[in-house]
Amino acid sequence: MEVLRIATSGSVDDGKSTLIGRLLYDTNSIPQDKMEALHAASKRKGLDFTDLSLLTDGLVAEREQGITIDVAHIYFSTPTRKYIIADTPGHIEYTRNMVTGASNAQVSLILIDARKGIVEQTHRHFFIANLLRIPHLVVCVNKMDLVEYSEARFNQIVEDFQQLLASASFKAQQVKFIPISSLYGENVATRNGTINWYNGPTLLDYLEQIDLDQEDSRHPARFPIQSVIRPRTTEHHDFRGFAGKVASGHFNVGDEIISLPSGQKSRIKTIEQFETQLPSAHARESVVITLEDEIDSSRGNMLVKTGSVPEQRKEVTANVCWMDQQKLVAGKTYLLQHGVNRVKAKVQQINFVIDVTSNQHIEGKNDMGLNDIGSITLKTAQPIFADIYAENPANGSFILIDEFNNTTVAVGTLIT
Ligand SMILES: Nc1nc2c(ncn2[C@@H]2O[C@H](COP(=O)(O)OP(=O)(O)OP(=O)(O)O)[C@@H](O)[C@H]2O)c(=O)[nH]1
Repeated sequence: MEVLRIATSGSVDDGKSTLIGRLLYDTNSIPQDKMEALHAASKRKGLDFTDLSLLTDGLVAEREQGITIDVAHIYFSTPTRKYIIADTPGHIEYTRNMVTGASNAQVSLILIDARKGIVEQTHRHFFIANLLRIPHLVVCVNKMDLVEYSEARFNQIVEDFQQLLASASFKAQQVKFIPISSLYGENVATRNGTINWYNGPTLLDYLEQIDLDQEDSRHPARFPIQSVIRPRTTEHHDFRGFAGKVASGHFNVGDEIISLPSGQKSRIKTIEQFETQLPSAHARESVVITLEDEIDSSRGNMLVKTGSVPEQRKEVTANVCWMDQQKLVAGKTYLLQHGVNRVKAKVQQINFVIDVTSNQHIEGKNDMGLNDIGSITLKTAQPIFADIYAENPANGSFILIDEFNNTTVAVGTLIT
């Protein structure tokens, strides 16, 4: 079953936890024992209703103190698809968590309190969705019950948000605005008729119909080799397969491929998954590919289709989000991990740092601190087979690792 990844982040009290709790509740995703814990925790808080916001990070005790700290992943499913929600706090000091949570999301869910409208954290969340080019944006205007379900108020927020959209460098393929009340469950997974001027889908209906295949078909085919499977038994003595996960696009049996970096060509003979022969492999599927010719490929190499070969780059400009307490300093060398490949990379220069709330570029900086986002130029010791992030996010991102203590210090998206 296809998985839809959603990233959400919000301001304190805009109702994110209640919304997620509501989604889980209305899709019958809450086990009985959790439901009981929820009733009990709500009672302890002196509430006369079950507070669905207590559910989301599983650690009810932590929730009772009213804080959300890291990226919480919430899972639920419907008969149509599985969902993973990455939930992050929206404060500026959690920018790195927002970036991590949103890094592989297909949908960015932005929550706005109908009474407050667009606030600083809406800007920040939108900036990150835009930076990471998340293709689908869903803006939920929550707490509609507290503005008497006013259509005029909703329209005003939509208009304000359209201005933000107009200023953005990347145009999301789809932007949807939905008026909701998480507390009363209106337009989350069901509708109870209080917002009768809204004829669009509920949040869940909208998520259910997002077409993921359409996106994948736009991206070039990339298959990073994770391991080479050599014959283990005599009956499979001529079997030599390349195991990995399709990063983007799709491959068909019979496709002509090139192996990078060697440049050797061959054709796909078989595609297998759990000993089943498949006619094709699509993005995010883990498969074993065998080729018609014996070619010399190993872990870290990449199979691509002829006609859409990524450039081999040794100098890259990228946007990075700095995640370490120790500052990024120009001139320092890190390990750049792209897919399964690790190469040494030296920071040539910091081009500018971006103010994530106002979107202003600040030039002339010599270092970047924790949670800073900026543009840097790197030189790598060996070439990488990466795509420009805007053209192919799955093969256009990387992480930087401190080679001495092995911590991830940045995530990056390739610009040139
Ligand atoms: N009236 C009304 N209240 C809501 C609605 N959604 C959430 N609330 C209330 O708003 C308050 C904050 O909701 P939460 O879900 O905890 O907000 P949050 O954004 O997750 O906040 P953090 O947990 O601090 O991140 C709670 O008292 C909720 O009951 C809504 O649609 N209508």
